Amino acid sequence: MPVVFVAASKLPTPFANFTMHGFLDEENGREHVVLSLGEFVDGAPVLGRLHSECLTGDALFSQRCDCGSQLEAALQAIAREGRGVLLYLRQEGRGIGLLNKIRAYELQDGGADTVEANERLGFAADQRDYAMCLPMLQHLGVESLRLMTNNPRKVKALTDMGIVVAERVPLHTGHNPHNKLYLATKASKLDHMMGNEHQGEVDRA
Ligand SMILES: Nc1nc2c(ncn2[C@@H]2O[C@H](COP(=O)(O)OP(=O)(O)OP(=O)(O)O)[C@@H](O)[C@H]2O)c(=O)[nH]1
Ligand SMILES: [Zn+2]
Repeated sequence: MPVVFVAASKLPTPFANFTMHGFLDEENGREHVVLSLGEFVDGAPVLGRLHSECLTGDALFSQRCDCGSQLEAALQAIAREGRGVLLYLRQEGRGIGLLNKIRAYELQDGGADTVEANERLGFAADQRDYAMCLPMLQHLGVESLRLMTNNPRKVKALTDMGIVVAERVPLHTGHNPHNKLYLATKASKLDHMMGNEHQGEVDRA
């Protein structure tokens, strides 16, 4: 897949001074970003996260989901470790785009859950694919990850493309009264591991 590296720059944040690497998927024009910290040449598993774009949660403080809190917790964890990668993937709304996500939210306001809303709009429950991650990780020299996620599909996608997932680190944070049903549906219908299967260092509950 033609995902090409375009440019890299410094990205100072409140958590750490990251390096930002920009990539272009020439097939669909999507622009993806990696924030990296530290060196990976020793080949040891790298603390990492595949974060799917959520404009509402990541930038607009939405409490309908847990994305903003997960983004912050992942960057903090990488900063604490002094080494890691966060892939910020431009597949908003589990791949249906921002405007369709707002359509789905409208249906959820009327009583549908997150999966039913997608299906009523003619989409699969989760339309994401993670193929763009391989060229991005290869560019950075990352072959093995300690992956911060509750989503088994991300572990499988990486493993299937030959990236070693040495450990899954749960990322339980950002729970609030507004996203209770959303999180419960992820667990019951999308196989997310929301319990205490493993007490990782990013667990907040
Ligand atoms: N279609 C749709 N997308 C949503 C909804 N709520 C959040 N999203 C999108 O879902 C994506 C995040 O996926 P999640 O299923 O919350 O979590 P995940 O990234 O798969 O799993 P973790 O790694 O554990 O966070 C982002 O792209 C959000 O924009 C919703 O109700 N409908
Ligand atoms: Zn979100």
